[in-house]
Amino acid sequence: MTHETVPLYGGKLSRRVTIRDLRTAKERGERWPMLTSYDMYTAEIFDAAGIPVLLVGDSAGNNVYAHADTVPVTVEELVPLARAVVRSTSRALVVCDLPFGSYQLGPEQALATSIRIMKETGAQAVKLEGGLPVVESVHRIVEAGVPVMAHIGFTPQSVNALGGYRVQGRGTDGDRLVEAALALEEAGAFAVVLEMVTAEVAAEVTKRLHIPTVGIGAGPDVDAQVLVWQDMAGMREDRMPRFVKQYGDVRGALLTATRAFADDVVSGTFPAEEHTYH
Ligand SMILES: Nc1nc(=O)c2c([nH]1)NC[C@@H]1CN(c3ccc(C(=O)N[C@@H](CCC(=O)O)C(=O)O)cc3)CN21
Ligand SMILES: CC(C)C(=O)C(=O)O
Repeated sequence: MTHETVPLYGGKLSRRVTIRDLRTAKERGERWPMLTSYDMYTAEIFDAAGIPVLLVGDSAGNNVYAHADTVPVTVEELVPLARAVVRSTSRALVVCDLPFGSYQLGPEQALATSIRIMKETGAQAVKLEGGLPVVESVHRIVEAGVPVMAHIGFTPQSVNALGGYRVQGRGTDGDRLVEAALALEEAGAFAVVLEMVTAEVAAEVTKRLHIPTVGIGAGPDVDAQVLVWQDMAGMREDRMPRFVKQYGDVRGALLTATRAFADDVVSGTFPAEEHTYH
C-alpha cells in the first residue's frame, strides 16, 4: 500500500489512516483532530468530515450508559459500540478503550483483552490508561501486533484514587509525567493522550517524544486534540470542564425538533396527507 504525502486532515487520503501516517504527520508538524464516537451516525459524520482518528472511549460510561463515570464500563458494553463505529467508517483509524478492570491484572490480561477487542470489533488500535505501572503491558500488546495509544495525566478510571477531576503535572509531578511518556514511547505506544495536564508539561512531553501527543485539557502545544463529541457539539447541558469548547448546539436542535413534532401530534397537524397511505 502506498503512503501518499497528503495531509491527515483535509487531504485526499482515500484509505484508512494508519499509525504510520500519524508518525509522519508529527514529522511534518501537522496538528490533527480526534473525537470520540459510540454509534453509527456520529461515526459516519465524523468520518465524512475527515476526522483521522476516532475513539470508542470508555467515556461511554457517562455519555451513553448513564453511569456517573467510566469505572463501571465493561468490555461487553464497549465491543458492540466499537463494532458499529468500525462498520460506519472507511477512513478513520478507530481506537477502542480497554475498560477499567480489563487490563489492570497485568500483561497477560492486558494482551488477552486487546486481542479480544481487535478480533471482535475490527478496531485498528486499543487505548489504556496509566504510566510506569502499565509499561510492561503496553510492550506485550505491541509485540503481539496490536497498536497501543497510551493515556497519562488525569486518568478517569483512577478518579477515586486521584481524589476527583484534578489537573495533573504540577510541580515535581511534571517530571513523573515526562518519565512515564518516554517509557511508554520506548515500550512501543504509537501515541499518548495527555489529559488535564499543565500546558508547560504537555509542551515538554511533545518536544521529547517522536510519537504524537493528543491533548485534552493539555494546552495548545501538543500534536493533536481530542474531545468527547457530546461536549464538542453541545449535546449535553451540565457544567463543562474548562478544556471544552462547544462548537454546536445539537441539544438545542434536537429539543426544537422534538417539541415541533410533539406539538404537531397534539394539534393533529402531523401526519398530513403526504405522510398517509390509502
Ligand atoms: N463528556 C465527557 N467529557 C470528558 O471530557 C470526559 C468524560 N465525559 N468522561 C470521561 C472523562 C472524565 N473527564 C472529566 C470529567 C470532569 C472534569 C471536570 O469536572 N473538570 C472541571 C473541574 C476541575 C477541577 O475541579 O479542578 C474543570 O473545570 O475542568 C474533567 C474531566 C474527561 N472525560
Ligand atoms: C476523553 C478521552 C481521551 C477518553 O479517554 C475517553 O473518551 O474515554
